[in-house]
Amino acid sequence: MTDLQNREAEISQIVVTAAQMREIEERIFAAGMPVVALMEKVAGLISRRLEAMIPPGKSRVGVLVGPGHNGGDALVVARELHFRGYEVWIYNPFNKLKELTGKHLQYAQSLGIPCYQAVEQLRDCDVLVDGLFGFGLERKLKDKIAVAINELNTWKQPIFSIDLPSGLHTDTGEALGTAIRATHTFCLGLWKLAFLQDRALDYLGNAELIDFDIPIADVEAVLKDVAKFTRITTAKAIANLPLPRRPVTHKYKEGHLLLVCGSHRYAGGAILTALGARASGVGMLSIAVPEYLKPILVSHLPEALVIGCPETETGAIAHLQLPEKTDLSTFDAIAIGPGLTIDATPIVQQVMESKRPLVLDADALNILAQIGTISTLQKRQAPTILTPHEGEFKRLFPNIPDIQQDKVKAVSQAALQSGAIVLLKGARTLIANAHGSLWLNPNSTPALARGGSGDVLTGIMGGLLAQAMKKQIAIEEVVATASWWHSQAGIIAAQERTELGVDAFTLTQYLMQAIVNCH
Ligand SMILES: NC(=O)C1=CN([C@@H]2O[C@H](COP(=O)(O)OP(=O)(O)OC[C@H]3O[C@@H](n4cnc5c(N)ncnc54)[C@H](O)[C@@H]3O)[C@@H](O)[C@H]2O)[C@@H](O)CC1
Ligand SMILES: Nc1ncnc2c1ncn2[C@@H]1O[C@H](COP(=O)(O)OP(=O)(O)O)[C@@H](O)[C@H]1O
Ligand SMILES: [K+]
Repeated sequence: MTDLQNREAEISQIVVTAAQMREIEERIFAAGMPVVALMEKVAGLISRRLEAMIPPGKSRVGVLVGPGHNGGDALVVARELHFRGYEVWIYNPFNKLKELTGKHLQYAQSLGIPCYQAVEQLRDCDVLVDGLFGFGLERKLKDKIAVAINELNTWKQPIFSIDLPSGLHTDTGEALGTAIRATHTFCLGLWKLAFLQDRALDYLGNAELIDFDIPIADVEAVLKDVAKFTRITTAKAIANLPLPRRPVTHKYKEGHLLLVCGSHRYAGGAILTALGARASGVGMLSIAVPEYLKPILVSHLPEALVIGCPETETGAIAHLQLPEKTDLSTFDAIAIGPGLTIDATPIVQQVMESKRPLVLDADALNILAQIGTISTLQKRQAPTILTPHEGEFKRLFPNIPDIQQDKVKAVSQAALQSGAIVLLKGARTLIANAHGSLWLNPNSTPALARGGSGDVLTGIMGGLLAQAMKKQIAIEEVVATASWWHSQAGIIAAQERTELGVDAFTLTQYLMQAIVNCH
C-alpha cells in the first residue's frame, strides 16, 4: 500500500466527538496553521466535490449561512461556485457573525451575490448547500431558524450539508429541536460519532468524508488516553477473516463450533443459525437441537454433526446429550440461543459454566436476564459475547435507563458492568468491550429488519469465533467482522433483489458473495 492508501485506511477507522475534534483542531492551529487558511482549504475541497456533482451553467445554488465557521465554510463555497459560473443566492438570517464569517459575507456581497434574510427567497434554487451549523451547535434550535429548517425540509431540491446536517448533535446524532434532512453530507476531517447512530440516519443522506490532511500524530495525541471508537471498515474486516488458510491443516485446526438452538416452536432459527455458521468456513460444525429437529437439520446441512437431544414436554432441549468422549471443552466456541424458548434454562446455565468462549443470543439472553445478568457473567472464566436487540438489552440491563437517549453510553455501560462484549443490534450496530472501547458498523440496510436475520449473525459470529481461537485474532475484531459481513451480505442482496427480497434464508446465500467481491 502507498502512504496515501495507508492514510486513507487509517483515517476511515477513526471516529471522534465534537470535543475531540475541537481539541485536534486547536493543536493544528497552535502548530501554526492559520484558521483562515484551513477554512479556505476545506471549503475549496467541498467546492470541487460540488462542482463534480452539480451540473454547471444552468444551476442556481442556494447557500444557507450560519453564524459560526460552518457558515464561513459555506461562504467560501458560495464564492468559489460564483466564480465557476453558478448562479449563487445566499440565505443568512443572523445579525451577529463570527469575525471570519462576517468578512466572507462582506466579500461575497461585494461580488454581487444576493443575500436574503427570508428562506422563501431560495425556493427556486436547484440545489441547496447547508452551512448553518456544524459541530459548534450546542443549544436547541428554536424560533425563526427552526421554522426555516422545517420549511426547507418540505422542499424537493437536493441539500448538501457541510460537516453535519445543521441541527444534529455531533455526538448523539439527536436532532436538537429540528435538523436539515440532507441528501448528501460532507463530513469534514474525521468521522463524527453522529454518523454512526441510528437516530441520525434520516438526516444524513449519503455521507462522505472530506479528508483535509489532519496530521495523524495530532489525532493520536488527543485520542491516546480516552475511550476509543473504531469505525468498522471493509479493509479491516477482510483482514480479520480466517483467510488465507494454511495449506497443511485439518478440520479440527479450523475451529469446532457448537450451536445450541431450536425447539418445536422455533425450528427455523436453528437452520438459519447453522447456515450462517456454515458460511463462516468453520472446520467442524456440531449442532445440538431437540431430537425431533434432527432430520430437518441434517437435510439442510448434511456436513454438520447434528446432536439430537432429549426434549422437555414443551419441545425444548431438556439436556445436552453430547456424543461419547465429548464435553463442552471439546469445542473452540459455543453459540447458544436462537429458538431455544425459555424452557431451556438449565441448558443455558450449563453452557455458562463452561470455559469456552460463548455467543449468547435471543432466548439465551432472555434466560440470562431471568437468572441474573451480572451475577451469572461474573462467574464466567472465558469471553462472553451478548448480541441483544433493544428489547433484549432492556431486559438484560434494566438499570441502564436511557438507551434511546444515548446508545453509545448505554452499550459501554453494559459492557463495563457485565465484563462481556456487548453487540447492540439496530440500524447501526454498536459493539462495546469492558475496557471502554467501541466498534461501530457504518453501513447496513433496512432490508435486514426481518425475522431471522439476527440468527444468521449468531451463526457467522460463532463460526468466526471458533476459527479465531486457533488464530489469535482479538475477539472484538471477530465480532466486528461478523457484523460487517452480515451487513454487507444484506447490502448486496438488497441491490440485486430490492429491500423486500432479503429474507433471512436468502441472506445466507449472499454471504460468500460479500467476501468474494472484496478479494
Ligand atoms: N475551526 C476551523 O477552522 C475549522 C472549522 N470548520 C468548520 O467550522 C465548524 C465549527 O465552527 P464553529 O465552532 O464556529 O461552530 P458552528 O459554525 O458549528 O456553529 C456555532 C455558531 O452557532 C451559534 N449557535 C450554536 N447553537 C446555536 C443555536 N441553537 N441557535 C443559534 N445559534 C447557535 C454559536 O453561537 C456559534 O456562533 C465546523 O463544523 C466546520 O464546518 C472547518 O472549516 C474545518 C476547520
Ligand atoms: N433498519 C435496519 N437497518 C440495518 N440493519 C437492521 C435494521 N433493522 C434490523 N437490522 C439488523 O437485523 C438483525 C435483526 O436481528 P434480531 O432483531 O435479533 O432478529 P431475529 O431475532 O428475528 O433474528 C440485526 O443484526 C440488526 O442489526
Ligand atoms: K451544516
